[in-house]
Amino acid sequence: MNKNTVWQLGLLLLQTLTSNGHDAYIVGGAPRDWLLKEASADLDIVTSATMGELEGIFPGAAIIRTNIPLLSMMKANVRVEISELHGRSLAENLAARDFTVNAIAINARGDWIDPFYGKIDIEHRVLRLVREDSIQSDPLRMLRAARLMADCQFAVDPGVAKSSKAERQRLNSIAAERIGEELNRLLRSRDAALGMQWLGEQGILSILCPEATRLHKRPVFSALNNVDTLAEKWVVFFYLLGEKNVDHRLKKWRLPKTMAKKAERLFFYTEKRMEAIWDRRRLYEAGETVALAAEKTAHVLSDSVPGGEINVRSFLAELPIQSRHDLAVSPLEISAHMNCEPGPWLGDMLHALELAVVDRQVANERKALLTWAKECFCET
Ligand SMILES: Nc1ccn([C@@H]2O[C@H](COP(=O)(O)OP(=O)(O)OP(=O)(O)O)[C@@H](O)[C@H]2O)c(=O)n1
Repeated sequence: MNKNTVWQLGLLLLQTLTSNGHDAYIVGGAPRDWLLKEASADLDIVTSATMGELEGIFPGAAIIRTNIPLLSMMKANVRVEISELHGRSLAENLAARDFTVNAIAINARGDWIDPFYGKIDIEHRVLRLVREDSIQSDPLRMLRAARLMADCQFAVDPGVAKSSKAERQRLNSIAAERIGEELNRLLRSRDAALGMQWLGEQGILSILCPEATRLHKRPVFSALNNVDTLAEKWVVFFYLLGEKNVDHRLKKWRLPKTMAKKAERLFFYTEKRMEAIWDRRRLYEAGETVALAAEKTAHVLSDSVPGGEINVRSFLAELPIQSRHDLAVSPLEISAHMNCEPGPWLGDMLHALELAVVDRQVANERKALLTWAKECFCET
């Protein structure tokens, strides 16, 4: 989103609120991003208005009642979230935030309110805590620090590192879902390797993934920046940390199901690829997309695995079939030939047929397949 659009929209919303008699300020990431000359995807506003009053001013917007109620709406493709000051002053609100660069506000006249000198810290690209106990009051902020480093090239002030290191055990006490979401954001960021390396150096990763304590040396995360998709990044992350129980971790951190499934599958094939080159059956079961991704992640993770995209493609092209649809018989033909109603057995039979064709035990020809299926059916 164009940064001027976000800005104009923000000021317009502040004017709407002030013309209704309420104090209102843009806070959070948008002022920081403006100073960094970056576009913001969302806009956070705090106001003296109550949720009831906001509903009257912005009819149709949704009120989200989490621990802090929020009015949420999309305006010009920008996610706008408005929360109440709850009788607190703006200064109190800003003092409760994480880093000085995130504790800057703008009022309806466009004046900057910057009690913690966040603008100077933005100029110097340094992350500094608003208060000494900022991390203690919300340990997730140590992961946010890593993400801001990775996304905006901030260096961290020694206070952030000291406090993160000292408070790292507290990560065990926060909702696993929040950790998953923040790690996901970090992996998506511009320089995920930098942020992850910092977390490793503070001893934070071994709290998140206890398997990492068994590693002989600290992992080097540069491989994270050499893969593309989020699932690939998760695979590299888990592999470097020696985490085997990927499925359990992804579930625990409540990562989006589709992405988690992709990462789990890719992890399986990457591990297999690290152990040995593809065989026909494994390649077929992985399918083109996963096989190519696993080839890439395995190569990125180990110099001893040559990047063999071309080999994978030609090996795939040599397979007698690429999917179940390529079998020269249909499921109905098989069940008619067996004289048996379709049922779960048919799925198993099709799978057995696919593998037999891939392993070249039987030719992909209608008659041969039906004969093979019948023999197999009679045996079981
Ligand atoms: N654990 C947290 C989470 C958020 N915040 C405050 O809430 C703001 C909004 O948080 P979020 O929506 O997560 O946005 P940012 O992390 O700032 O980043 P972006 O705007 O790029 O999403 C932050 O800027 C910060 O002031 C905080 O102090 N502590």
